[in-house]
Amino acid sequence: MLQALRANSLFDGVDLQALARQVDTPFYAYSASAIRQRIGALQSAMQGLDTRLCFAVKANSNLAVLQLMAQCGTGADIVSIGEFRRALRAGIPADRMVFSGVGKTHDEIAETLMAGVWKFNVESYDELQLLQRIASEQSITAHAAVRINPDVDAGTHEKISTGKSENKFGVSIDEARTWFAGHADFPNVRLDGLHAHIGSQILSVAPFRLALQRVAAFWRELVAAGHNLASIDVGGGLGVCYRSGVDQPVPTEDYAAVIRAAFADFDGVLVLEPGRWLVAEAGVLMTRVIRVKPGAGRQFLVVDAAMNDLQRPALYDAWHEIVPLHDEVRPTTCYDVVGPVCETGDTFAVDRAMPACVSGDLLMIAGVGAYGASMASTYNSRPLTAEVLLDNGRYAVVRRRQSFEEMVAGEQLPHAWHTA
Ligand SMILES: Cc1ncc(COP(=O)(O)O)c(C=O)c1O
Ligand SMILES: N[C@@H](CCCC[NH3+])C(=O)O
Repeated sequence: MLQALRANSLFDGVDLQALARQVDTPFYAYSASAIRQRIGALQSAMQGLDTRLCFAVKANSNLAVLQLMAQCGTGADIVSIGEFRRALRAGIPADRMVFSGVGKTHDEIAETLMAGVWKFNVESYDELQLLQRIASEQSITAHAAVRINPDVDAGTHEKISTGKSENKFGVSIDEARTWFAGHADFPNVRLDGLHAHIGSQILSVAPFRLALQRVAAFWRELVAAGHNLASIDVGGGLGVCYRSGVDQPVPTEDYAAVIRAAFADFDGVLVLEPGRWLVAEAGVLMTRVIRVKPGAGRQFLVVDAAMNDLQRPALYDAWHEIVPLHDEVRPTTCYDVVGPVCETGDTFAVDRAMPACVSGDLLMIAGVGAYGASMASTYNSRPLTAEVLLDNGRYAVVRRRQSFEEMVAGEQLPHAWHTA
């Protein structure tokens, strides 16, 4: 897709240069066709297995993207009441949602349980007890999967690794075993699933294999002990290619083969929670050069997007391709591409070779459909950016840029003082 973009600026049939004359930069643009294509590819890799895709809403929580997921029959993996309400509003039924996360609160569990969320991926004994109490108060049965921490190194950035024993996520197989043995203490919770998610942007099949082998061995042990599992959730984590020639994603067929090898004879539902893989490469961030600023032994390309719009480079030193969309040929120059935010970490790229740029030029930052807009903030009082959905030659603004009044809504001067 990047090749086509370089050649003619077309992304899902929409001319990005023309679009940037209609919509002020910075803005995100997502290709609906690319997202549909990814969903289809994953579904076909999993063919023959009873699979349910639950899109990890945290990757991209724009309502229009979630509606697209709903239209493609995808459920949702949620981690907060906000994500639950978004997914529901976008048309994803509660009974197609799994609720993960170590910090589910009483109110979050009560609302989602009442609404009929399909499965709670329970991450601690305290949470299991709370779920039992709330389900009993509501006189219903909650369905729960134990999130296993398989103690596997996913080989990814340490800040997005979740499956090592020292990480906060899930519980050990030893602890899970005691939960199943004591299931009678939880009459309102049907403990009928296992869940594991070992991290994100995983580029090798080996950690998936190891983690799923551990989960599968535990599942067989549970079956032998007389427990019946309705679902096994293998999490998300499939990595994507951010840097061509460097990142080599796991082919979906290889990923599916690992799942198949572990669970071919499982007679329940296999849940997948892909986030990044479905949307990352379907999104670009459009930004314009504000000015070129000479520095000590370097040239800064100051653009109108910043770390508040796209945090990944600042948080994880993430590499994103940056493509100037000029029509003419220009000499290659090296730039530090930076935003206007007052932090040195507000840097999208260091010493990056690209065609020479001048003020006003349009740049595209690629691979930002996942964990881009969903992680944005208003730091430096910069409004949340616009988001645009593209679909086969047409576009729709699916989030307008936040106005100043919207940014400060909710803040108030202290007209009345109270004592607590
Ligand atoms: C529980 C859970 N499921 C799924 C995902 C989605 O991960 P990814 O975007 O890497 O597919 C995450 C985020 O890492 C997660 O925490
Ligand atoms: N925010 C991370 C991914 C975190 C995954 C959530 N468990 C990223 O941008 O790569």
